[in-house]
Amino acid sequence: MNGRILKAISGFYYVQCGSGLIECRAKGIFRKRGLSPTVGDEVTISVDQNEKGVIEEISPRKNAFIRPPMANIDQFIVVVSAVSPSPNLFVVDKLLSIAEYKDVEPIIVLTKLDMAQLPGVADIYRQAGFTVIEVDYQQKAWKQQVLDCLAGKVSAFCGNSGVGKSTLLNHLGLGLSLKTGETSEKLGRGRHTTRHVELFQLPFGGYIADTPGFSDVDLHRQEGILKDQLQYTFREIAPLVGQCKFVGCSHTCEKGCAVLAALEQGKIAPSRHQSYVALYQAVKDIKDWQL
Ligand SMILES: Nc1nc2c(ncn2[C@@H]2O[C@H](COP(=O)(O)OP(=O)(O)OP(=O)(O)O)[C@@H](O)[C@H]2O)c(=O)[nH]1
Ligand SMILES: [Zn+2]
Repeated sequence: MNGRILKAISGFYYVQCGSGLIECRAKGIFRKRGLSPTVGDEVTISVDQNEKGVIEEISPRKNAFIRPPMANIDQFIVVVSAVSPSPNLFVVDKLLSIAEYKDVEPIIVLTKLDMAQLPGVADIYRQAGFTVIEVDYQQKAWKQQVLDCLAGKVSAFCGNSGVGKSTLLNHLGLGLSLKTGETSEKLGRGRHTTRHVELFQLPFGGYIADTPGFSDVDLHRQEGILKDQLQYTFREIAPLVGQCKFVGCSHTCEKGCAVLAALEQGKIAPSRHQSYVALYQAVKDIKDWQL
């Protein structure tokens, strides 16, 4: 039988097959290969007469993350609030860069627009080629847009504590709730301790990951993105690669740089380029052998 792992707890994997959830162990061979089943994995299982399931095979993954441990994520719902906390576009751009690298489609959702304006932010990201949804809880239009994005996909919510992730999910009326990011902070364990991730199936197809993760971890280091790869993880920079005067142009200060020219012409937003430069400085000293 084939199914998807929805949660993993102390060596047991809960695999959804059709409408049933089957408790499974993993075959020993996975450990030998250094591969462990992860929430989000599509797996083949066998079930014995005592209804005990065994994971026999893990299908090739589209992507995988270590913290939080998850595989096959289709989308990040990147929630950005107008105030409290005020938006940090560098954090957003880091998430978008990782998303691009891992073949995850980011959807940007702007919240708390009733409390303050976010001038220009929606335009910055639409111009760069992203879907931006502006939430207004007094109106209805946003809701169908979000539901359409979620349908049939595996989505994970991202964004710092307090941006409004739980509120957004509550307003969707799906009967789902997110774990909050505050608990571990209150306990003083830091926000990035390993925690248990769970996928919830949506009534119209697709899944939502219940994880407060994917916020502000140093994912570039974790994922080992190198300086030459970084340019491809910025959607509006990638098509210009190869058009600069010098081979190996870093797009930070060189003469004849096609990216800097696009920046000057207003085709690339200054904040996006600043994020690229800051990330470039952060990853430029990482070498293959350090990973
Ligand atoms: N006025 C207004 N308040 C909002 C909006 N969205 C969220 N809030 C409020 O902002 C606060 C934080 O929202 P949450 O939904 O708990 O934020 P969260 O991102 O889930 O936070 P963590 O669980 O800590 O990760 C709550 O008091 C919400 O009522 C909005 O669009 N407008
Ligand atoms: Zn360049």
